[in-house]
Parts: sequence; C-alpha cells; structure tokens
Amino acid sequence: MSATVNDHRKVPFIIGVAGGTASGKSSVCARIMEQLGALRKRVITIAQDSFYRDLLTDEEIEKAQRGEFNFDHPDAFDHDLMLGVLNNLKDGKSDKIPVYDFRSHSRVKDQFETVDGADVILVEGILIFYDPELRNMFNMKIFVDADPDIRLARRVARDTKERGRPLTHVLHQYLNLVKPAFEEFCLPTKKYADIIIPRGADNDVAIGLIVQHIQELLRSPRSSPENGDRIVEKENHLSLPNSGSSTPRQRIPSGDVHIMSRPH
Ligand SMILES: Nc1ncnc2c1ncn2[C@@H]1O[C@H](COP(=O)(O)OP(=O)(O)O)[C@@H](O)[C@H]1O
Ligand SMILES: Nc1ccn([C@@H]2O[C@H](COP(=O)(O)O)[C@@H](O)[C@H]2O)c(=O)n1
Repeated sequence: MSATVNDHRKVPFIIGVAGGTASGKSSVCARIMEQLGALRKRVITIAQDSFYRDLLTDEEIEKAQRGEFNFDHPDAFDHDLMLGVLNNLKDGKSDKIPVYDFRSHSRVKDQFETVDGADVILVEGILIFYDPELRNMFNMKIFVDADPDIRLARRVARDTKERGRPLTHVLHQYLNLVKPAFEEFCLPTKKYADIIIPRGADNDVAIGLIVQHIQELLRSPRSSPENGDRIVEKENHLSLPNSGSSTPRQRIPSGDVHIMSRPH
C-alpha cells in the first residue's frame, strides 16, 4: 500500500486501547475525541477491525455466516499490514486503511480510508497487545474492562441489529469462539496495560484524566511545528496534576481507574 510523506515530520504519541469485544473500546475513543474539542484535529483513531484478513475462501465465508469462523484468533488479522500502516504514520507518512464490512466478512473492494500523520494516534482493538512488536509501538496502553455479561448483552444487540446476524449464530459464535479466545488471547494482555478503565465509556473520571494527559501533550511547546513537531517520547506515563513533590497528588476516587505501576 502506498504512503506519502507529510511536510512536517512528527513523532506521534501512540495510545493503545484494548479490551474484550463490546467492552466499550470505540466508545471510549469517541468520548476522548469529543472531549478534546478543537484539539481533536491533531488526533486520529484507528481500529484493529479494519485489518481483518480479506478474501476468505468460499468455505470460510460459509463458516463465518454460520458463526463458526474464528475472528477472535490472532491469525484472523493482517498483522503485517497493520504494523506497516502504524510504522508509516510514526514516520510522518500518510497511508491507506481498508474498509471492513462485518456483514460480508470482507473488505469493501477498492475502498480505503486515507489517514494522515497526527500528533496522537488512538489504536483500538481486541488483540493489539498480543503481539510484542505491535505492543511495543504504544507509548501508553489502556485496557477497557467491562463485565462479561454486559459485553455479551451488547454484542447480541449489536450483531443482530447492526450486523444483521441471526441470534442463534451470534450466541453459537460467542460461546464457542469469542469467549474462549478472549480468555486465551485477550485477557492475558491486560497485564501489559498502564491504565485499566473499569466500566468503559461510563467512566467519566478515567476518560477525563486521559483527555487531560492528551491536552498536556498537545500543548507542550515541543509538539509545535516551530519545534520540529515532536512530542516528547519519554512521556509514556499518566502524569497527574499536582503530582510534584511539594504539592499534594490529585485524589482519584477509588474504583474509577487502575494505574499499573509494573515496569514493562
Ligand atoms: N457504557 C455504555 N452503555 C451503554 N451502551 C454501551 C456502552 N458502551 C458501549 N455501548 C454499546 O455497546 C456496543 C459496543 O460498544 P463499543 O464501544 O463499540 O465496544 P468495542 O469497541 O469494545 O467493541 C455499541 O453498540 C455501544 O453503543
Ligand atoms: N467478520 C467478522 C469480524 C469480526 N467479528 C467480531 O468482531 C469482534 C471484534 O470487534 P469489537 O469491535 O467487538 O472489538 C470480534 O470479537 C469478532 O468476533 C465478527 O463477528 N465478524
């Protein structure tokens, strides 16, 4: 896929937002964008879903239609394409992202979304922390946590209404493929997160803190074009207001955000 170089070279700050299906990853990203107001022009969101492999065989398509194809296994994704796009964006180049159609289980022919370099890139997906090479691209890793029953309820509503799938197939796929793969491949990656957001997009406190951090990054003089459009890479932790040694730390109501201190 072709990539073009932008005028201003930027080192974007890349934030990974992982979590189980229907945990609220895209809703969290949407709320972050909403709250950024005018600054959202400098932020882009990329979904791992856009990188589902294309051209399943006829047999695979039939399996997918019966809810028997495993879209929750790491092999379901075109990993190299996703890495290539992120590397290009990191190098300040624009690139093209396929448009995925969940009804046909394939990419929309000849349709792409062009993404330009940005100062902050939000990347969301179920397995973005699974592969070490992809995981290491993130300056900040967030895991969206939601009760499994709530996720199942949302998934059923979404797949039957928005993706036109029969309820029996949705439940069959969830119980036989989605849930076991979540436990095998997604949940174990929670340990890599710097921040865990309980209750997803309902968690105003956690979302507010992340927005505040992005605002600080974007307002930092080192991220302005006059200073080479560079965002300081060492800022890979959540810095809270008043966290200096002489001032009291901001109090975060317990249960709203888990900040992981384990080095990784
Ligand atoms: N906090 C919430 N309350 C109610 N519905 C929600 C909430 N978060 C997400 N949803 C709904 O659940 C579905 C999945 O949410 P989404 O953000 O797309 O999750 P993910 O990106 O993790 O799959 C969507 O239909 C969305 O509108
Ligand atoms: N053709 C497809 C492709 C993917 N899925 C399911 O999508 C889920 C990941 O997307 P989320 O927005 O829910 O994170 C994943 O659990 C796949 O099962 C699908 O059903 N059909």
